[in-house]
Formats: sequence, structure tokens, C-alpha cells
Amino acid sequence: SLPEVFSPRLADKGPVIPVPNLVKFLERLQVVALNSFGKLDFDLKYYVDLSLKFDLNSTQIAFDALERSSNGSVSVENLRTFISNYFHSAGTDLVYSNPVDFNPQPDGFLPKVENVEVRTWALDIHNFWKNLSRRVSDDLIHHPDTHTLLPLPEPVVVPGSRFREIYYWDSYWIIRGLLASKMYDTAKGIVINLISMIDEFGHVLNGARSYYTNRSQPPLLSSMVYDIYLRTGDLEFVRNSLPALIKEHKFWNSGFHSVTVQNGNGNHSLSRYYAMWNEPRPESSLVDEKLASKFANNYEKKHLYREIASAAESGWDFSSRWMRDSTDLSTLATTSILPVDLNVFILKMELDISNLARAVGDYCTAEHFFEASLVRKKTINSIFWNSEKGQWLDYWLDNGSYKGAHSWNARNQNQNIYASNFIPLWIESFYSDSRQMKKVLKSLRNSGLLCNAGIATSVINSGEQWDFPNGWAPIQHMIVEGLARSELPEAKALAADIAARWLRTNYVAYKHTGFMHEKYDVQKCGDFGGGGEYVPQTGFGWSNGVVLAFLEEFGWPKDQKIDCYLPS
Ligand SMILES: OC[C@H]1O[C@H](O[C@H]2O[C@H](CO)[C@@H](O)[C@H](O)[C@H]2O)[C@H](O)[C@@H](O)[C@@H]1O
Repeated sequence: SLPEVFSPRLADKGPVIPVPNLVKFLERLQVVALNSFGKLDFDLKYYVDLSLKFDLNSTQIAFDALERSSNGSVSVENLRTFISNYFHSAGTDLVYSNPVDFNPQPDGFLPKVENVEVRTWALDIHNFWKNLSRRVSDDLIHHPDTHTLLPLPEPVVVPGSRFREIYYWDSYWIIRGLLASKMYDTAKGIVINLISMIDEFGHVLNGARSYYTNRSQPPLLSSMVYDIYLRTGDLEFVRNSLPALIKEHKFWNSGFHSVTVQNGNGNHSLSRYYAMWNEPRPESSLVDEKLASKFANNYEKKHLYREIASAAESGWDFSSRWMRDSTDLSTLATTSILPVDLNVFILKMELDISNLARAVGDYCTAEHFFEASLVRKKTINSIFWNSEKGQWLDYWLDNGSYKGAHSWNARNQNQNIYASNFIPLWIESFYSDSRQMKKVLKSLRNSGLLCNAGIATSVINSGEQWDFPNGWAPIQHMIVEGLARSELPEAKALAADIAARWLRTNYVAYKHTGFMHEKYDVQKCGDFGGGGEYVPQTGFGWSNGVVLAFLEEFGWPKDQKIDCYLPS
């Protein structure tokens, strides 16, 4: 018999937000396109990013009338003609837009960068904001039903390449870079766009597409607002943002995202990733269907689809972190895990809301969220902290719960080493605790995560992109920033060392390839990363942002070379 987790009762319980008919149609086109064009250079996402030249009904009629062979394919020529007659290319609904606040040589840009070569590179990256800035096309404004792209009110900054739309958590590091580039209006515009999603959908979407409405991403909106406020002092911006931040806090602390765990210290309220979807992800539907094809039972398939979409909500799509068996992606069990980083982001949200509310004189809200942050800090140390290891460990939920609460069991802490086990370092509540910090530092040094060219995502080489040997800009940034802010000199020194390794590898890869990359291989300085379900992407929003943020914080001395040979 099936385990309880696959029972109809449980499998059907979760919420589902349906996608529009346009997305369903584009998924049909995706299948025919793959059968007709073949796998070479084929990106599934391209097809759900197309926009229609005419209404959906007439496009569907023309599509159904195409002559098909027995396997459903259409001749390459006929399909090409049909696509060019009926669709605008993917990406044309976001048009290039010169950012209003872009200055090629901003005043006070990266004052600590003395080295000419590094400054030239930094200015190249600063220039990339122009390549990545877009606004929605007039066609999208007038005919939103013919686009999967969502019409956002302000200009956007996209990650790059196949990621043609704004992404939630990427935007935090893009904003960090924009702040270093003194592009405050562009940064505020991004936040206004994300807030418009909360107004319309109740949460910030994974990305600005109608196929992303059923999930969010790591919640960093409050961090964006807070950092912009610190640079600009704009209280009106804070006042306008606060209601959305409070609404978002509720989203992550209610419904299926919320889980109660009980231990000797009482009941603890925590959050998990939980997508409102149990079908294949439209942007990767054939990949998901193939993975689910090993399951005969429809409930098992639906269960897997929800786990896949929830892993996408985590931003770590995909990783052994969410898998019961690191060699088998179909064992994804994202919703059965309480993630350290998500709960840290919610603690940060509480601290940010409290600080922002205090700044605008709303002391009642400030106090309420400060209290909440104290409780959450205790919860994080109570559920995730493992003193023997000197790390915070993700927590596996058992299938059953008693009266809605799961009983805490030390055995359920995931003993595997992930960079996320160190994300609490980013938050003052943790980095200011010198005793705990010393333990964590020792643990980080011995973790196997610190490599020649940065911090590895994990120590498991699963072939998935959020695992060894890939290193990702956001992870480097959060850990380095926390270490740098700690009082401990050895933590500060480690921060500078990791930042320098990361800058070197980004620079050398840029010089070799001409591009900034989405992820890097931390084993080999100068190599970009790989693995996962799509080819490595360039551009790239968060990598650019983190380079600028590191250069702003640490600078680069005049006579220090930036290459792969580390000074002894
Ligand atoms: O198309 C597959 C998946 O792609 C996205 O995930 C990856 O890119 C995002 C943009 O840079 C990034 O935020 C995420 O961390 C990456 O893993 C997308 O977010 C997924 O939902 C999508 O299924």
C-alpha cells in the first residue's frame, strides 16, 4: 500500500492556483515544437514566453489545423512559418529602457577600488545595468491576455539570458549592485513592482509571469526596502512599502507555509516552502512529466509536482537538500523540510519591519515585530541549532503530527552540510553572539564548503545546480556580509578572503568568456558552473550585484593583481 503521504486525502489537500488558458496552450505548442525541432538547443521556457499576435482562439484554431505526422510533429518549415505568423518572439514584450538615473561615471563610485584594471571591470558591470533594464511593451499594456509576461508598473532589471523577467530573490542582489551604482530610483522601481504583485496576488511571485503565480521565492522584500532606506533616508518610500511587508509576513506565517513544532520549550511556529501547484511547471513541463513518469499513480505524480514547484519556490532548484535520496530527483520532499534560511529570512523580515516602522513613528508595529523577532530567534536556535556541529541544520518533518504540532526529535535534523546551514550568520542577532560565532567559524572552516574560488553550495555532487561544485553569488554575499560585520577579527579576515576569491574567479571568467555568469564552479578559479536542467546562463543580475557590493565593502588595492594566483 502507498505511504500515507501519497494518500488521496493528503495529496489533494494543498491549494492550487490555476494558470491561464494561454499558458496551457503554449505548453501544447512546447510539446509539438520539441517533437518537430528536436532537442538540440531547445529551451522549453522559450515557448511559454512567446506572446500572441492575435487572440488565443484564432491562434488555437490555426494550430489545430497544422498537418501532423503520426507522432504529433509538424514539418520544421510549417511550424517555423506558423510561429513567425502567429507569435512575437520571446523577450520582445520587455523593451530596452535607459534607466533614468544611470550615470556612466557616478560620483563616489566604489571609492575603495584603487586598481585600474578592477575599476575598469567594475565600470563594465555598472554599464550592464543598461543591458538588463527593460520596461513592458505597449502591446503588453494594451493586450495583457496575449502575454504570459505580467504588466509591471515600473521599469525592471532582469537577471539575463533565458531569465527575461524580473525574479523575486535575484532582485535583492540586483538592488545591492544598483545601490553601489547610485541608481536609487531604479532600485525603488523594482520594489514598487514587487509590491504591485502583493497587491494583486497576495504574495511576491517567483517571477513576473502568469505561470509563476502559484509560488513565491525566498522572501527578501523587506531587506530591499530596508537597504534602500538606509541609503536614501526616503521615509515616504518606507511608509508606502510597510503595508505590503506586513501582508507578506502573514503570507509566510499562515496556511500551508506555516508549521508548528513542539519541544521542551513549548510550541514553535516555523515556515516551509509550499507551492500552490501540483502539475508540471509550465516552463519545464516535459522535464517534470518525464521525472514523474516512473510513478503509475496519479496522486504520486501530483505529490511530486508539488515538491518540484516548492523546490522552485525555495530558489534552490534543484538540490540534494530537498531529496530523500541525493541520487534520485524524484525523491524530492521539499514540503517535508523546515529550511534554516527561509526562517532566517522571516526573522530578518520581522527585524526590518520593526526598524522601518520605528523610522516612520509607528511604535506599536515596531514593538510587535520586535517581539516576534525575539521569539523567532529563540525558535531558530531551539529547532535548528546543533551545538556539536556548530551549524544550524534543516529539520525533517515526520509524516504525522499530533494536534497539528510535530514533536521535535534531534534525529530529524538533517546532518548534511549545506551553505544554508550558515545563513544565520547574515543576521545581527547571530553574528553579534561571539561565543556562538566562534563555534560557527570553526565549523565553517572544517565544513569542506570553503574552496579555492568561493563557498560551495553543498559537499554533495548530485549533478543538480544547487549542489557541489557550484557557488552562487547570493550565498557568498550573505555569509561574507555577516562575517564582515562580526566583531571577531578572524571572522572579518575570513570575509575578506572569501570575497577576494569570489572576485578573482568572477573577473577571470569574465576575461575568458566576456560574460558575467549565473553561477561558478568553486573548485576552479575562472570556471563557471553547470548541472541542472538548463544550460548555464550569462548576464547576470545577482552576480553583477554581488561583485559591486563586495568591491564597495572591501575595495581592491592599487598594486594587487586580480588573477587566479592567490597571494601566499
Ligand atoms: O526554468 C527553471 C527554473 O528557473 C528559475 O530558477 C533559477 O533561476 C532563477 C533566476 O535567476 C533563480 O532565482 C533561481 O534560484 C534559479 O534556481 C526559476 O526561479 C524557477 O522557478 C524555474 O522553475
